[in-house]
Order: sequence, then structure tokens, then C-alpha cells
Amino acid sequence: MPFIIAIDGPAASGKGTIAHALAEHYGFHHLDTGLLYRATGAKGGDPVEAARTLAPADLERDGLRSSEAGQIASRIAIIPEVRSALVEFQRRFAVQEPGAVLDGRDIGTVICPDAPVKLYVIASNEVRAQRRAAELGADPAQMLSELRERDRRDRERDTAPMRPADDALIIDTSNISIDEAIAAAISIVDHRRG
Ligand SMILES: Nc1ncnc2c1ncn2[C@@H]1O[C@H](COP(=O)(O)OP(=O)(O)OP(=O)(O)O)[C@@H](O)[C@H]1O
Ligand SMILES: Nc1ccn([C@@H]2O[C@H](COP(=O)(O)O)[C@@H](O)[C@H]2O)c(=O)n1
Repeated sequence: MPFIIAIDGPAASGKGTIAHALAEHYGFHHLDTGLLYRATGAKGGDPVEAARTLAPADLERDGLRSSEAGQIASRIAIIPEVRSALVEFQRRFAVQEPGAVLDGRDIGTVICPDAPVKLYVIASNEVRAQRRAAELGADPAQMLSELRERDRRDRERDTAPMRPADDALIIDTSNISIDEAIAAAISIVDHRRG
């Protein structure tokens, strides 16, 4: 049976970094589900139609990592029909052998509620803004206000709001290095895998 690792958390908390490293470590598949929402928003037009017709080439589009693409993604992510159009792809991805790591906002709560490992990665607002500003060459103060706005939208939407699953374990990356965060995640997964 494939082993599923569900990772959620707010923007720039470090969940993608951990997800990528876990996938490498265990030889699992990795899906950054935020990319699906970014690509859907970047297509323009009717977002529901964009989600229903999302193709692999859409995920290669330039600019998907930008701050603007993240903001647009969080606006279209509140639409229930957009979310339901993307569910099947994510669930099919999750059941590949030998296992899969998916990171996003609703993986542990909605997409893979039975995943044996659920992590919820957090970091302080200021640390997240500093890291994302450094990554994009942007102003930390502006990044802080953008991240706050995006988190609020993600937390307060009615459908699949961002929140830790009841059985998720929290990793706070505010004061630990990337290597320490990855080691903490590996230790949790090893423990669960027995
Ligand atoms: N523990 C850490 N210490 C220092 N920098 C980190 C740490 N974890 C992640 N970073 C850096 O912070 C930035 C954001 O990390 P990452 O992309 O993994 O976040 P994310 O939660 O996946 O964000 P998003 O939801 O927007 O995709 C990256 O530049 C990454 O290298
Ligand atoms: N499972 C998910 C993943 C993402 N979103 C929305 O997409 C935005 C961009 O995500 P990033 O991880 O690339 O920052 C995010 O702010 C969410 O609005 C989602 O709803 N569910």
C-alpha cells in the first residue's frame, strides 16, 4: 500500500522545502498542490473552466512563483467548484507506489484525511516574510502584508480552509535551519513507518 505524507501550513512556512526533501529521502513522488491553484489562476478567464481543463503544460508557465500569482491563486481557491475540479488529480497522485508527499493547505483535512503522517508547518509572520522577500528579491514589509492577506483568505474561506488536521504534528521552523526542519520531519515519518 502506498505511504502518504500530507503537509500543510501557511505560505512560506517551509512546507515545500520539507516535502521535497522527504520525497528525495524516501524515493516518493512529490506534488506541490499550490502550483495547481497558481496555474489555474494564471490561465485567466473563468477559473472553474481553467481548473477543469488544467494540463501539464499549464504548470510550466513563467511567473507562477511570483507573489502576484500567489495572491491570484488564493482568490480563485475560495471557489468550491475550482477546488472540486482539482481533487481527483491530487487523490490519484497520492496513491502512487511506493508513496507520495503532497503539500498544500487542505491535504491532511480534505485530500488525504487517512494519511498516516500529517505535518503542519508554521513559522512566525516576520520570519516567513523575511524568507520569502529574500527568495523573490522583494521588500520584507510589503511581503509581510501580502502574506497576512493571503493567510487570512486561506484561513477564512468556507470550503477546505487552511487548518491543521486534528492528528497533525506541528513543526515550527521559525528558529531552526532547513537541515534541522528536514531532520525533524524524517524522525516523525520514521517513527510512524515503524
Ligand atoms: N528552516 C528554514 N530556515 C531558513 N530558511 C528556510 C527554512 N525553511 C524554508 N526556508 C526558505 O524559506 C522560503 C520558503 O520556503 P518554502 O518555499 O519551502 O515555503 P512553502 O511553505 O512551501 O511556501 P508556499 O506555500 O508559498 O509554496 C524558501 O526560500 C526556503 O528556502
Ligand atoms: N492545497 C492547496 C494549495 C494551495 N492553495 C491555494 O493556493 C495558494 C498558493 O499556494 P502556495 O502553496 O503555492 O503558496 C494558497 O495561498 C492557497 O490559496 C489551496 O487553497 N489549497
